Amino acid sequence: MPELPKDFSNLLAEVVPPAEHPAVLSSFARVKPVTIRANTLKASAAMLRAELEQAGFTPKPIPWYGDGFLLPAEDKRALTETAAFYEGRLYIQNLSSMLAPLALDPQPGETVLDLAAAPGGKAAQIAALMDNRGRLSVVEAVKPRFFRLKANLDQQGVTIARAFLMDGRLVGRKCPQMFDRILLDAPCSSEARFTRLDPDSWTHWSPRKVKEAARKQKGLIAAAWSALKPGGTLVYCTCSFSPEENELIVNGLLKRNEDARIEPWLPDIANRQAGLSAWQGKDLRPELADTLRVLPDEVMDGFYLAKIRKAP
Ligand SMILES: C[S@@+](CC[C@H](N)C(=O)[O-])C[C@H]1O[C@@H](n2cnc3c(N)ncnc32)[C@H](O)[C@@H]1O
Repeated sequence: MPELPKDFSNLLAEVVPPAEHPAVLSSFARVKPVTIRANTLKASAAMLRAELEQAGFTPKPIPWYGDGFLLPAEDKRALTETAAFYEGRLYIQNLSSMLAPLALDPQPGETVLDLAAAPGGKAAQIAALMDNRGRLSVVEAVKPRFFRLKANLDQQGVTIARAFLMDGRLVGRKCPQMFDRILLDAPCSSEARFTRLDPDSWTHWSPRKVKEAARKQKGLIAAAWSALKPGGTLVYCTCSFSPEENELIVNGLLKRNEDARIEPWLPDIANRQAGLSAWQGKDLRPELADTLRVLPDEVMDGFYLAKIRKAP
């Protein structure tokens, strides 16, 4: 099996605690089970479970999230051929990705923004958590992905979304202090998607790409902060391991904005790690330890998440 890129292995050795390192490394060589989310805009979790069992599947509930289920990897294709899939009652989504809308905790009636939204798994989950009540703006900068986002939201029965094809970095100026909650699931170097089963998964990666991603993330998080109402909540997340794309981006936001406060958010999962509060000999803000790193395991992908509140 091909080895992970050397620079990436070195990065993992620096950010993952030694005790977890072997398990994290082995996660990159695994076929992971398929995980799905019941789309409660169309069916309750109990209804979806019964429908899938009737069709011969054995969905296993996820202990920390009532709408999530796990099935064997070999069921993936058959799942995509079910009526539940075609009619939008289930959405195939990694468990790590389901965490971000849960951390955002959007409420029915609120005004919410998803600033980098395609293909729309998290936006659809946000709409479901809002019970299709309130306002959800979704922004995507890449045209084909924008159309896929719109099609996915339609298929999932989302009726509260307005979609904008634009660069999210312009949103702060266009909509100052407009949103109660903002999700920034930032475009990133996607290191969590690496798998040794498919070396193509890292062909576009390099330390230079990490720097480029970080530059864009800095612009996006500044725009998100301007667009957030006082008292509002921002969730920043990536599927990367590099601190340059994670803690350093949030550290910069905290330094530039005295009204930004980290809000600890601890999901009930075993594979979580505190965010880093120092990197390569440089101290970062200590409260970054209250942000969340999800270590990849036999089911979940690696993930980083920070929940940040704007002072009222
Ligand atoms: C990590 S993906 C989002 C995944 C999505 N939240 C989901 O759960 O389905 C990041 C998205 O940001 C988009 N993007 C890249 N640059 C952008 C920009 N300047 N403004 C808005 N979106 C951007 C990418 O095309 C990509 O679709």
